[in-house]
Amino acid sequence: MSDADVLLRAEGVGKRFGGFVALQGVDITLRAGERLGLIGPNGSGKSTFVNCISGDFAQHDGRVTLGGAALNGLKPHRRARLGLARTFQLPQPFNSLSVLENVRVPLLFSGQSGSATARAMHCLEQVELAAKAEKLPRELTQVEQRRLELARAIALDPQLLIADEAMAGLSHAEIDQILLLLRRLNAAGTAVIMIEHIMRAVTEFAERLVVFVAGRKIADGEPRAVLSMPEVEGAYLGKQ
Ligand SMILES: Nc1ncnc2c1ncn2[C@@H]1O[C@H](COP(=O)(O)OP(=O)(O)OP(=O)(O)O)[C@@H](O)[C@H]1O
Repeated sequence: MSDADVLLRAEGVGKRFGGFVALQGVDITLRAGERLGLIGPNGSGKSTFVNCISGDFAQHDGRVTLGGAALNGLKPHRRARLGLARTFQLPQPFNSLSVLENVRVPLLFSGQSGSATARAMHCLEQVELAAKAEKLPRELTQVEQRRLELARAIALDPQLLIADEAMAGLSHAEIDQILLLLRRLNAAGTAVIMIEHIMRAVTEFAERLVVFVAGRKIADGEPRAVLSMPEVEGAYLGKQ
């Protein structure tokens, strides 16, 4: 991959909690518009990696760039302005604000106050929540709350969206709704890293798979090839 095609470059990313090594020596390069699936057993370091990339963990080993700009040391909102967005495993809306206000907040913080309402409505339309704009988050169903989390993440029109278990706990049909939204975002040019335990969703969506086991990247490549690697079958799928 030439430098001009690279959107995200993570080199030697690692994180310790006290003496415990949660993540070590992870190199991942993503090109603009790519769809990457990140899988691995519980506790293998997927969310830790996301938190290092998003700036939610301020201190970590290694180097991260987005579109050539160094991210190390930048707070999450600065990374968001550079084009990086993430969703959380548990949606984190402002509970006392309406659905619309929830999407306006990131826009106001980024200085886009003039057009914030129109842009927020556009995001709600993208996730098919415009009709619920005046509701409170608690009045939404679980899948609608996931869609609101996505709308908040895409408010700043990111180049990269990291979706951390955006489909956990959803029904088959609801998973399809989220997959459709992610595909539409991707078709409009947003690269997506999907962290997911639901293998059907990952294999349908991702054009490339990365596998973490015990804080290390053990595979990176075309999904079918990766899933048939003995070390992936053994470590991740529990086959010996
Ligand atoms: N803030 C923290 N303090 C201490 N240990 C942590 C912290 N965050 C994560 N860990 C540990 O780091 C390891 C990796 O956790 P992480 O949440 O990144 O895994 P994961 O692959 O995202 O798991 P899951 O699929 O269950 O979400 C785990 O052993 C976890 O207990």
